[in-house]
Amino acid sequence: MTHTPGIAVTGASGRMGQMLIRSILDSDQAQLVGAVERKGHAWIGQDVGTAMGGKALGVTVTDEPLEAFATAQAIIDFTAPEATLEFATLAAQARAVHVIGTTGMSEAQIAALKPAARHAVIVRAGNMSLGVNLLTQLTKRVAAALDDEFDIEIVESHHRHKVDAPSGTALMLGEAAAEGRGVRLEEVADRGRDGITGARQRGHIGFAALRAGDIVGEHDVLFAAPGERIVLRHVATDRAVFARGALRAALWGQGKPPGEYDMLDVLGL
Ligand SMILES: NC(=O)c1ccc[n+]([C@@H]2O[C@H](COP(=O)([O-])OP(=O)(O)OC[C@H]3O[C@@H](n4cnc5c(N)ncnc54)[C@H](O)[C@@H]3O)[C@@H](O)[C@H]2O)c1
Ligand SMILES: O=C(O)C1=N[C@H](C(=O)O)CCC1
Repeated sequence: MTHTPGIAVTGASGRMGQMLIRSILDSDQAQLVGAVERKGHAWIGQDVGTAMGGKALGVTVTDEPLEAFATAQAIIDFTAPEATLEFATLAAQARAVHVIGTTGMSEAQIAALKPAARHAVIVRAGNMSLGVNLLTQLTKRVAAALDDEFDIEIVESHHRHKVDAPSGTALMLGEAAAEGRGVRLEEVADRGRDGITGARQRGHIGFAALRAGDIVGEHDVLFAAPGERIVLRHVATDRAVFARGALRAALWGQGKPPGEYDMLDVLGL
């Protein structure tokens, strides 16, 4: 008999939460066993399928994460940093794979995931799409091939509701560029220019963030020198690419040793 992993989705009513639920329902490799929302949310106590405007799925939205995690082999979590820290502890207690798509986590919050990763698999990435993860590898390679005569700038655009900047993806691309160049991102990052900033510093990696309308997610990595420019670009037009990646990570993590992983591990890049 084959066992289909049960998956609980946190932030079930969110843009990504609903996309993840649809991806799980479309898959024959996983089943939805839990749906979590924050306390006081209008969906608590409702069937998640009917709350989404479709047919009942037999899964009630709860604000008690441990209840939803109890029968799950994986938790897919695209919520907010504080919530994700709480879910990491509970997912580890349930020995479930915790797939974290939440962005905007501070260094201290990322470090606070370590105890949970001693007991369970955590897969975390600021972008779960195949295209962006491939782009990080290309960025690293181009940065390694060019010297600092080429200025590196990362420009990202997202919808008007996004609360963190630079995006998780922009930071992944910045890390990849810094790694290719053999420098530490925190020492060379320019994360916002305003006013009399002075001329650009050689070797720095700049970030610029646009927020407008319903843009799903667009990222340019610009390498610019006098006389020529290279632009590496990823454009997401459908959140399904993130959901597919997250589901793949949840399945990949089954039976892996506890620890912290990213999408490069999952995709074998
Ligand atoms: N890694 C990726 O590939 C990727 C892709 C898209 C979005 N994201 C990130 O995912 C996160 C969510 O994005 P979104 O557009 O779906 O946002 P959203 O605001 O639409 O959804 C977030 C959901 O989380 C819920 N939530 C917040 N705190 C909670 C708690 N304590 N318990 C349960 N639920 C809680 C909210 O009620 C909301 O429904 C953001 O950090 C975003 O940057 C990552
Ligand atoms: O919509 C969002 O929010 C997204 N967040 C991720 C990021 O911060 O890079 C991935 C793209 C969409």
